[in-house]
Amino acid sequence: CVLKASQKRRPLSRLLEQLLRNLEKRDPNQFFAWPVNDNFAPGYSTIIKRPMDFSTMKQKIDDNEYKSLNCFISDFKLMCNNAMKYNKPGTVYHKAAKRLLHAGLKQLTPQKLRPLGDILT
Ligand SMILES: CC(=O)c1cc(-c2ccccn2)c2ncccn12
Repeated sequence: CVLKASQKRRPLSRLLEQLLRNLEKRDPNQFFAWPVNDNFAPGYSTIIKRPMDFSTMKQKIDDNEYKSLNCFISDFKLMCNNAMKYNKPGTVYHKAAKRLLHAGLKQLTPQKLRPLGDILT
């Protein structure tokens, strides 16, 4: 039988796409949807050496660049920590990043992920 395109994807890719969709729901304002633009954020590219955003993470999934769940989680943390580094505490972006990081990591605990079985081993 011919598998649908989605079923052809590697199991890890399909899992990461699902996790990414759930993380994106925690960013309703889409502050983290696209790379931060220096025009909106003066000096961003000199302060933040390794930018990261959800669209880049999606592309990395599609390019099979994530070899493990931990690499995916590291990029998620990097994205949030960049925002907490560049934006001063109290700003809308700093607060959004802190909330996103905590909400996201709760979704990525072993207890939440265990049901997904040996895909992660
Ligand atoms: C995530 C982040 O640091 C961010 C996103 C944005 C952003 C996100 C969407 C549209 C416009 N700007 C932003 N603007 C100024 C300073 C920081 N930011």
